[in-house]
Amino acid sequence: MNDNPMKLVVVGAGGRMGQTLIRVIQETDGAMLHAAIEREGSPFIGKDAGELAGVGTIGVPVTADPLQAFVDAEGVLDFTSPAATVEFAGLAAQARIVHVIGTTGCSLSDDQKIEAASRHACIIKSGNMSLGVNLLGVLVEQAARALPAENWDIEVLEMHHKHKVDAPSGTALLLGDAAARGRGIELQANAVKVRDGHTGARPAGTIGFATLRGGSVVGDHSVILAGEGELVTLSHSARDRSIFARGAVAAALWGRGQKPGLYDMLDVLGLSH
Ligand SMILES: NC(=O)C1=CN([C@@H]2O[C@H](COP(=O)(O)OP(=O)(O)OC[C@H]3O[C@@H](n4cnc5c(N)ncnc54)[C@H](OP(=O)(O)O)[C@@H]3O)[C@@H](O)[C@H]2O)C=CC1
Ligand SMILES: O=C(O)C1=N[C@H](C(=O)O)C[C@H](O)C1
Repeated sequence: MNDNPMKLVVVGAGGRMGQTLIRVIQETDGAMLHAAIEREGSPFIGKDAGELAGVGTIGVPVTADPLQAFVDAEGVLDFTSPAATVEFAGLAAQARIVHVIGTTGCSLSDDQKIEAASRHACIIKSGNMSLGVNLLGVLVEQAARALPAENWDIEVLEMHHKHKVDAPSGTALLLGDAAARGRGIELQANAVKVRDGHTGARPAGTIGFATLRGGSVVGDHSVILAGEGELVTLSHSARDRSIFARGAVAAALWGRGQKPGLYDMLDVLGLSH
């Protein structure tokens, strides 16, 4: 048991989630901001991380040197891009520190590299770090198990702000995966992510995805189970990015005592399947 506050590095410190993470770390007993990282050439380099996040001066300047930052740190919170996350996974593994990954849109090859890094350090990766969405995933799995695939079609609908660059969202895929698990099938082989033109009738047993983008929506997700003459809809609406940041900080604190390996938020929250 370590009573000292956990020393955390925020990478992508100037981003929407980076700034939220800095604010949440400042509010969390048992966690402290050790370093804040942005890419080389970023206009945020040299700025105080607290000022950047709107919580006043905290004496931690933003730098572009993750290697140096990781040396004395205990964990890294990473909501950046797939390429950056793969690089940070290698560095965090070398430093043997906890790596919390919220980045979405990773390819199969990115995920294989992240899994390789998890042989040396504890990695917690999830398409959504909030308690509400992870509970929703458990409910979706139960509903998909209970409702027969011959008569019940599953569609995952999501909406996010206009700046989001990946689709379907990491959360939509997490929920699709939960539905597939409930049905005892592989999501990859049964997902329909695009429909356009004369598509033909809906193949039974598939899991469909629909993506909306616009405005400043933080993240809305619905899983619709459509039967003959009735619909069951399970939904989550994120109103504030701090729900993801609080989950990420909780994951880092949980990871402090764990063996190397690849974990998700269900492990952190004790909702594991
Ligand atoms: N799992 C979850 O619960 C959640 C996941 N996300 C995911 O987190 C990711 C980030 O989202 P968001 O904060 O909205 O995006 P932003 O674009 O606002 O932030 C990303 C930040 O990372 C920086 N960055 C990119 N590459 C590097 C690098 N090599 N070194 C240092 N910094 C880097 C970017 O800098 P620059 O602008 O210069 O490229 C930017 O400041 C997305 O994948 C999103 O889907 C978001 C919310 C919740
Ligand atoms: O990019 C975002 O903003 C979000 N990304 C995550 C996702 O892809 O699901 C989580 C959240 O919905 C916000």
